[in-house]
Amino acid sequence: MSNELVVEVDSLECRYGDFLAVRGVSFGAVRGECFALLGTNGAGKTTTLEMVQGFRQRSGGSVRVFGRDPREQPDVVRRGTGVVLQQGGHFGEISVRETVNLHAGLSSRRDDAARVLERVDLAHKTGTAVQSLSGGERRRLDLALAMWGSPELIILDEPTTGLDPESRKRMWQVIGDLKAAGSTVLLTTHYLEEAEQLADRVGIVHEGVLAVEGTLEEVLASRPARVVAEVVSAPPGWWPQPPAGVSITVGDQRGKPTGVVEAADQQRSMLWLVQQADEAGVELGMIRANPASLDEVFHQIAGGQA
Ligand SMILES: Nc1ncnc2c1ncn2[C@@H]1O[C@H](COP(=O)(O)OP(=O)(O)OP(=O)(O)O)[C@@H](O)[C@H]1O
Repeated sequence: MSNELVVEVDSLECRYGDFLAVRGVSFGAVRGECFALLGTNGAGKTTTLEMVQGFRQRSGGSVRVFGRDPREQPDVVRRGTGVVLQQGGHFGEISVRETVNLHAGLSSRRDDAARVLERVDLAHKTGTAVQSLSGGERRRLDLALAMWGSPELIILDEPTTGLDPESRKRMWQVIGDLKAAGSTVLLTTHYLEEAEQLADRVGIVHEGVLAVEGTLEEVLASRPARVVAEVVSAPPGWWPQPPAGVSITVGDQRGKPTGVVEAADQQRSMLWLVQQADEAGVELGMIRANPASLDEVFHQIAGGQA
């Protein structure tokens, strides 16, 4: 992966009438990297992707794709970009092969129809009318068109929605191969495991604001890690008073008094708890350390607790 920024988004805003749907979103994606935008319905992901493609007028901020403004040089940006929209539009009556040929005729990139259809596992459907494809097969056709000619940038708006788990995994493989071959991938998804599989960097958008952005490790480290400790023997009601930045919740798990200690720093939480127990002569049983999961980070942000 090089450090060359293929997509640069800075303080991006989009207003629909009085409603500010995207509020100062900034992120970047370098060559060969996958950046995943996550967020609840209506968070502003599609609007952001539309502004990146130059389809939608922005109300503020800047976008650069291949160093160009997609509103000022749409041809340059479109030549190097393949797109899977949330709802792909196809002519239903024509066949898969004709659809690919039509797309090939409109694209400045060159590729081989058989190779591309084989890659998305549609080689056996070339003569089938698009309207007779299943939802998942249509999604794969969308990907075939987006990957045509191995574009520098591939924008995928919920590419695997409606796919069965097996097809989704195959789609991930194709996207992973495109990345490995040097394409930059910009993705939105509601499947957190998809982001975990594919994304080098993730951003979680909530109500138009990019609440957190970074590598998966950075995003997970942005939330408190959790240390769960069971008490084997202790004076009744023993639990120490936590210092600033550390919280403790006392409960009961499998009939044993249990404390859940949360702090940004997992090591600090554990060290503090063990020291407190040691000084008080308390015997601790099982101690587990759980870093925050993407699921927890997402729900904290989506639930407005972040
Ligand atoms: N053309 C439009 N006119 C007015 N409001 C719009 C328009 N398009 C989107 N919005 C609003 O802007 C907000 C962001 O929409 P957007 O489609 O970008 O969200 P999203 O994060 O992609 O959601 P989803 O996950 O449901 O696809 C929503 O509140 C939506 O209702």
